[in-house]
Amino acid sequence: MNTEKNTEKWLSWVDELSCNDYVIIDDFLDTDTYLDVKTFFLSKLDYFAQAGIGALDKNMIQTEIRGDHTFWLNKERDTEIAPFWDVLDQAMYVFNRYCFLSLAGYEFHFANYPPGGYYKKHLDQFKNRNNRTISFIIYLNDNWQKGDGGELEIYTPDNKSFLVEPLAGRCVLFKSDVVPHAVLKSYKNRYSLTGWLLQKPQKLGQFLG
Ligand SMILES: O=C(O)CCC(=O)C(=O)O
Ligand SMILES: [Fe+2]
Repeated sequence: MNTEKNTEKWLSWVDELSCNDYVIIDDFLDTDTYLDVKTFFLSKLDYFAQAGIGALDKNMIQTEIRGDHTFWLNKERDTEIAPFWDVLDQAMYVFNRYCFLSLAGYEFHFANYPPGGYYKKHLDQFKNRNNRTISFIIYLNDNWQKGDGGELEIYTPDNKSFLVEPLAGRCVLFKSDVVPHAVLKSYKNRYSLTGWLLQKPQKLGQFLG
């Protein structure tokens, strides 16, 4: 990995994220890393579980709010996607070094929205648990086409919104506390790798939803 070149790229993405509260990056992963992630995703599809909402005791399954199935990842266990964890470690380094954030870790899951699945407008920070700082999504839909649905709708501060197509290799980063967003109804299986860069305390996500 050419670290210096990657740091430069990260700095420009971070710049855009600070100005707009979000940044969209196409072809975020190199081809080999994307394939590792996608292959691992497909190998785990049988183990996905219905996702919940909220934190701690409020972690209830409410399919009228979100209809995705998730599989929580673990850096130590899931070495099949080691190059992806390396990318994340570099992101953490840049955020902490240049943005004066004190990120302590991250939590990631695979998600599948089956046909009919969606996620209503929400913020990623929970009321009683506010350590999610940067939301981080990578889409894994190799043949996504208009009409397949499942676009990410991002709301701007003036309460307008725009749609982001969940195209393979596209990455979306946004500030977890200020960017309301929704997933429109998907008409096909919609695959993603979704996570959050965290301030302390970390690694509670798999218990919390
Ligand atoms: O997959 C997406 O585009 C967004 C998912 C999301 O909002 C979430 O999991 O909190
Ligand atoms: Fe979200």
